[in-house]
Amino acid sequence: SCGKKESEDAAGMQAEKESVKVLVAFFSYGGNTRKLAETAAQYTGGDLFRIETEKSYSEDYDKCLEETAREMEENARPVLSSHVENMEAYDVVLLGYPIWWGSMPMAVNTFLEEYDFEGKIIAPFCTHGGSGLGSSEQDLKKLCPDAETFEGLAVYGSRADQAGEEMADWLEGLGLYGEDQDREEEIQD
Ligand SMILES: Cc1cc2nc3c(=O)[nH]c(=O)nc-3n(C[C@H](O)[C@H](O)[C@H](O)COP(=O)(O)O)c2cc1C
Repeated sequence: SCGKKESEDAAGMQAEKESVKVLVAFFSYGGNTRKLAETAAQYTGGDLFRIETEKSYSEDYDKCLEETAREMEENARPVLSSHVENMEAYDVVLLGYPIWWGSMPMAVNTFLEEYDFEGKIIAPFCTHGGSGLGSSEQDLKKLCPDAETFEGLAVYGSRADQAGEEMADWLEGLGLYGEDQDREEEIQD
């Protein structure tokens, strides 16, 4: 499936306005999703925003698993220490996160509940260790029923810094990969 209808909507939005304002909002624990988010920002010229929590998760992987398993059980909403000042200015939010326990980290839920996404397009992308997007797309739609969502992009965490072509294809589907960009030159795999 290619998400044609959605891409037409995004392209239509682009035609209507002078330029589509893009926010690349991401959460990353180990850095994989951060790399992919930086690629997305580079290709779209969008603003990069890191979703950060007041608490820090343990650097010890097993402890981090324990902490986050508890958050999932409790359906927690970790308090965020970073905030988008001007969310109303953006048309499209490219939302990046690692898959944790089959979906997005609870901090991303906190982020999604903080803003009004009505009339905006949210396009999710994730890095993962085998689950793909898991249930995160459905969970996103439940949390943001007023937003228009676009088919997500899933990249193996270990390939996060070699995923330029996948990212470019996905952005092209959204109508956000600039025609002036020369893919042969830009994409280094
Ligand atoms: C707490 C935790 C839970 C995870 N749960 C899953 C999972 O359910 N499915 C999966 O494919 N990968 C899972 N992973 C692996 C991460 O999704 C993967 O390593 C990702 O690329 C990490 O991104 P980051 O470096 O931006 O944090 C988990 C990792 C952590 C730390």
